[in-house]
Amino acid sequence: MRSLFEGYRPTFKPHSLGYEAESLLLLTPSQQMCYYDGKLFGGYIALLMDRILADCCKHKDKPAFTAYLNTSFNHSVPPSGPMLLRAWPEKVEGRKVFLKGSVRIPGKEAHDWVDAVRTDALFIRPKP
Ligand SMILES: CCCCCCCCCCCCCCCC(=O)SCCNC(=O)CCNC(=O)[C@H](O)C(C)(C)COP(=O)(O)OP(=O)(O)OC[C@H]1O[C@@H](n2cnc3c(N)ncnc32)[C@H](O)[C@@H]1OP(=O)(O)O
Repeated sequence: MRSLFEGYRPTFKPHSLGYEAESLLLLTPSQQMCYYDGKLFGGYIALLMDRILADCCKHKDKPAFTAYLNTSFNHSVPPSGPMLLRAWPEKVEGRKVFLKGSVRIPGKEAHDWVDAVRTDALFIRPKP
């Protein structure tokens, strides 16, 4: 299981609603899971997103459960290139934390990044 998250080292920055998280990832060959050549398996991307969203939620706070994780795959993610995972809170209502996340990949121009995947998620903190 640990190998699925090899290289995943999130950093956290304060955000008005908590913390935002970011992790730049270069997958090892065993993490480069593809069903179609050149396109990283979407289920694995969703796993990585769930992880960074959960970490974003629980940083210096109580952990929370994923209630939904709506993921849009706008562009395929090349398995051997760098990917930037991001997560940040959008709205907090009591125990409910609404978050957004994205996977950015290098664009056509140098230093240009594009959102390949976008996620809307709801995490719910346990009842006190
Ligand atoms: C391949 C190998 C892998 C190995 C392994 C990897 C491990 C390394 C990965 C690490 C990754 C970490 C990720 C951790 C995060 C999980 O993975 S958690 C596990 C997955 N999630 C679950 O199992 C959750 C299942 N659902 C539940 O338990 C319950 O529905 C919940 C989410 C706890 C909510 O229950 P509750 O606390 O009783 O809340 P409830 O009073 O029903 O609702 C509270 C409010 O939320 C709203 N709400 C509840 N659910 C929803 C929903 N789905 N949609 C919209 N609103 C909702 C309600 O309407 C209510 O709103 P208000 O009326 O207050 O406005």
